[in-house]
Amino acid sequence: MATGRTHRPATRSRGIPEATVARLPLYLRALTALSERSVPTVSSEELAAAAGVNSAKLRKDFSYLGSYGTRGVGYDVEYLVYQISRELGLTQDWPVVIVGIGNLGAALANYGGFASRGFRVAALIDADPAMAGKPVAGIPVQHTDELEQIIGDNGVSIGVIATPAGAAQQVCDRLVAAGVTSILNFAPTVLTVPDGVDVRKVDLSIELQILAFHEQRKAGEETGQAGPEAMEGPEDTAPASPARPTATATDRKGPDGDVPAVMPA
Ligand SMILES: NC(=O)c1ccc[n+]([C@@H]2O[C@H](COP(=O)([O-])OP(=O)(O)OC[C@H]3O[C@@H](n4cnc5c(N)ncnc54)[C@H](O)[C@@H]3O)[C@@H](O)[C@H]2O)c1
Repeated sequence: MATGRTHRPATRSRGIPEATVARLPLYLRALTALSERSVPTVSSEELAAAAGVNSAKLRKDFSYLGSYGTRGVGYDVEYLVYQISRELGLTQDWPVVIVGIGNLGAALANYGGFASRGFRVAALIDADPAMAGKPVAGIPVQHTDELEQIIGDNGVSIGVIATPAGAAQQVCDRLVAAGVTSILNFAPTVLTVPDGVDVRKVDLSIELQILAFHEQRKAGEETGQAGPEAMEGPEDTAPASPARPTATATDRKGPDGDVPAVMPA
């Protein structure tokens, strides 16, 4: 399971269930697309379809925001964008550091979607002295010796780890000691963090493995052959059969499911 760890209560954040929090970025993405097309209002059904969420669940989610829409008119797109952005803390600038500027770190640094969502890449950090000073995405890479200084100077609370797995815990420990309280971990390892530090883990290979599982099942259905779970005992089936593949990429799965994969599309 591609879960990271969070030491925060996993059910509610300021009265909003974590499963709702995890769906807010989906609504925001759909609403932003509507806003870009200057669509003024949207019905719960339309928005739910665009976000890939059940419309009753959407209405319930929005009720936590105090947003009920207007009967016959729907929801005001701009206002909902503002409300959700505010709820997610996106109305303020979040400086992030990326540690490990190899293939993945460089790709993340070059990804324009962070900045457009309020996440400014404040620094790129790597342990390789040969990389120090080299620009990636227009930002000079800094050596890990400077990590604590960089975190302090930039008031960074969010760190992205894209180092090899073997280095990730040590990088995590340094980030946390320097004041980082949220970590997005791409390294294929489980990180241990103290209370008050949130870790989200992204593992695309686990997503692929889950898709492979479903492909295998589909192939079995087409040929009329039993899937692996039917061939083996119920206790020793291979992957834990996930009803929703994307829900496994998060450590914040709430009781009512529909939690998105961590990576923004
Ligand atoms: N989550 C995913 O879906 C996904 C996808 C691809 C790769 N990965 C993982 O991301 C990580 C990076 O992959 P990559 O292909 O970019 O590897 P890479 O070898 O190209 O880059 C790793 C970088 O980390 C740096 N590094 C090593 N130790 C460090 C330390 N202690 N502090 C700071 N920097 C350090 C290296 O100098 C190098 O530049 C790996 O753990 C890989 O398994 C995850």
